Amino acid sequence: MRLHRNLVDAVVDGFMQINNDGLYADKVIERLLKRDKRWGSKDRAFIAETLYELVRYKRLYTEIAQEKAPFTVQSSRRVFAVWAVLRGITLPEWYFEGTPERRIKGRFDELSRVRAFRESVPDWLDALGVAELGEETWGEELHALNQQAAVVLRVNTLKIDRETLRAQLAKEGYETELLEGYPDALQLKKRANVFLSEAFKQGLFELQDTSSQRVAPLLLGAWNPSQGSLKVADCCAGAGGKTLHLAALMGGKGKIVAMDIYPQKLEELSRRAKRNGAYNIEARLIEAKYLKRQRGTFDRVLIDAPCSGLGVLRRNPDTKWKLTPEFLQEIRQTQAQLLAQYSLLVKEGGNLVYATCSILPSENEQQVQHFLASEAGKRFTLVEQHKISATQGYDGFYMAALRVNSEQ
Ligand SMILES: C[S@@+](CC[C@H](N)C(=O)[O-])C[C@H]1O[C@@H](n2cnc3c(N)ncnc32)[C@H](O)[C@@H]1O
Repeated sequence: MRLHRNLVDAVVDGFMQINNDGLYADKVIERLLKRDKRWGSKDRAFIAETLYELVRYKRLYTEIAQEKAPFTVQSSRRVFAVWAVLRGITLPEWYFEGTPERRIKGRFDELSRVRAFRESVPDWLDALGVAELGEETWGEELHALNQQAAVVLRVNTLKIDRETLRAQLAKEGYETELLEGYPDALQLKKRANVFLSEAFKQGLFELQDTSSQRVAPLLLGAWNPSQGSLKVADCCAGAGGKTLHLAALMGGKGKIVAMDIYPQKLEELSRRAKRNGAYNIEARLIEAKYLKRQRGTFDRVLIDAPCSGLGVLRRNPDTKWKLTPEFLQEIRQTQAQLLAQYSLLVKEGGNLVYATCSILPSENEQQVQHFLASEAGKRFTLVEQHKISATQGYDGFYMAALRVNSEQ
């Protein structure tokens, strides 16, 4: 592979923005890719993938390079040089002066014996992972979470069926494959920016990982349209990934109240709903008065809770460096509060799903156990729960379905 100076400059620049200014990698990359219109898809892929690798393995690479934040152009180049040497890429002398290749490889062999360096995580997080999951599982999960994520689409069945979409995407140059057990999913055979496709602009699909695609079917359970329409609350709807899936599975019928505490997210949700042709969604900011009025009136309630995001490190590797023990503690408290508060919305005979994109038992099954033992949880029974490990190839996820006991 030959390195092009303007591409390496973009990576170095992005590395400094992410690490010195605390910006999110995806946002930095999105902006960087707009810098030069002449860049083709390979150039863009080089910038994006290299930057993600540098974020994923930040601890390992910076330790080998013996560099620390705040990074200068020179020190960022030295970190980049570590990445390149470990990939066997020849570095041009005029740009990287005197890179110590042998020392880099030697340090890599040494540091790779220690998991926190090899998989690049802060010590506190490594210790927490071991305490929660055990040495072996934590090591395997971390390794899996450092791989590149697959690009999975969810067919918007309100507008098109999977085979027709597959054919349309193929015509546009995007080859996809089916995934067993996921009736609405298509996986790209080769990474590509599918947001540029006509099919996306027409609202024929959304990007949604397979693990996340399991949540809406779990919430709807055995329900089918002949049983009448449903009233559903999506309490942590965000920009609506799961709301849109619910709308499609409900055939655009019934009603979904999509709530969040951030108006910007709900605005994005409404834009996406329009593109998807999903007209049974009411987006509303969380409001105590509304929650009180609607107590016990929903057939289904989804709590897709805010969490550590440790299950989606493939997509957001920055999380490793932004997460703190204090934030984790706070988010666990929030999760418990949301369960206590939003579970009140479920009516007699109704169902609740609690989900997170975390792999930590303290955010998942322990929260559910704690809830079931609480006053608000007394009327519920656990129906089923799924702990999806990242070693299965997709996002690490947790979801539990609870039902209101009918005898009460
Ligand atoms: C995991 S994300 C939701 C992702 C979304 N359901 C999807 O599928 O795209 C969690 C959401 O919870 C929201 N949130 C945080 N605190 C909340 C609260 N107290 N009540 C409701 N939503 C909250 C966040 O703004 C965030 O959008």
